[in-house]
Amino acid sequence: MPASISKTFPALRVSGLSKRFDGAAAPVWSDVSFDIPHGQRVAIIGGNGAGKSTLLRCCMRLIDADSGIVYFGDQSVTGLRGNALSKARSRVGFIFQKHNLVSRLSVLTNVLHGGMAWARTPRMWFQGVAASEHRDYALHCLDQVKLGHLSKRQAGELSGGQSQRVAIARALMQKPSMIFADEPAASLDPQAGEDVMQVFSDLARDESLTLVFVTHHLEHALRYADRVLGLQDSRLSLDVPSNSLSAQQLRGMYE
Ligand SMILES: Nc1ncnc2c1ncn2[C@@H]1O[C@H](COP(=O)(O)OP(=O)(O)OP(=O)(O)O)[C@@H](O)[C@H]1O
Repeated sequence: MPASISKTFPALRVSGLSKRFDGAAAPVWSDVSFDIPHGQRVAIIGGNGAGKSTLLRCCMRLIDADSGIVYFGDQSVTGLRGNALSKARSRVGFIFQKHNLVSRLSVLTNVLHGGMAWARTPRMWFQGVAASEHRDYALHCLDQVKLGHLSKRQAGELSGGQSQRVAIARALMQKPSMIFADEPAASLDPQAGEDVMQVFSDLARDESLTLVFVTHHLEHALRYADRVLGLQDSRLSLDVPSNSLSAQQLRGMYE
C-alpha cells in the first residue's frame, strides 16, 4: 500500500507556479501559491478559461508548469519522472468529469481496478482481483459511496451519478490521502451532482481526506468546501474560507 503523505507538512503546497501554453500571448496564470492542510476541502472557481483545470492538472503533474514547485506533504513532485512520479501519485486519487469505467465489467471489478496499480502482469492482476481481502476492501469502498448493493451490476447499466460514485470508490481503493476532482458534477443532473458532492464531503469528514475540486457550481463551492480559491486575470485573486465569501466577492470573480 502507498505510504501516506506526511502530516507535519501541508497535504499540498503550491509555490510560485506559473504556466503559459506554447504560442499563447499571455500566461494562463502566474505566481500561484497556496498551502492546503490535511483534511481541508478546497474549491477552485473562476470564469471560463481562467485556468482552473490547468492548475489542477499541474498539481497532479499531468502537465508541467513552467516554473514553481508542487509538494505532496514534504515531497516535491516537480521534476519527478517514471516510477518516482507514479509512486508519489499513488497517494492521490483523481476524479474527472468523465468517469471512464469499463462498461462491460461489473461494478466490483471496476472498483478492484483502482487497487491494481502494483499488478505488473495479467497473472498478478487476476490473483489480485480474486484475493478475498481485496474484494472485501472494494466492497467497503462501494459502501462508502453508498453503492454496495450494486456491486454485481454491469457498470454500463449505471446512471451517470452512480458511475461517478463508482469512480470515487475506485479511487478509494488506493487508500489516498488526497483527492483531486476536475468538475466531478459537471455532466450530472442537479440531484446526482449533489449526491456526488455529498459523498466527497462525507469522505473528507470521515476519512480526513484532503479534497481539491474544480467547479462551475458556486453553490457546491459554498456548501461543500471549507475554502475557496479563485482564478481571475491570470492570477490567484481569491483565497477565503467559504463561509466568509461575500456576494460581492463572488460577483467580482465573474466580471
Ligand atoms: N493543452 C492546451 N494547449 C493550449 N492551450 C490550452 C491547453 N489547455 C488549456 N489551454 C488554454 O488555457 C486556458 C485555461 O484553460 P483551462 O481549461 O485551464 O480553464 P478553465 O478555467 O478550467 O476553463 P473552463 O471553465 O472553461 O473549463 C484557456 O485559454 C485554454 O484555451
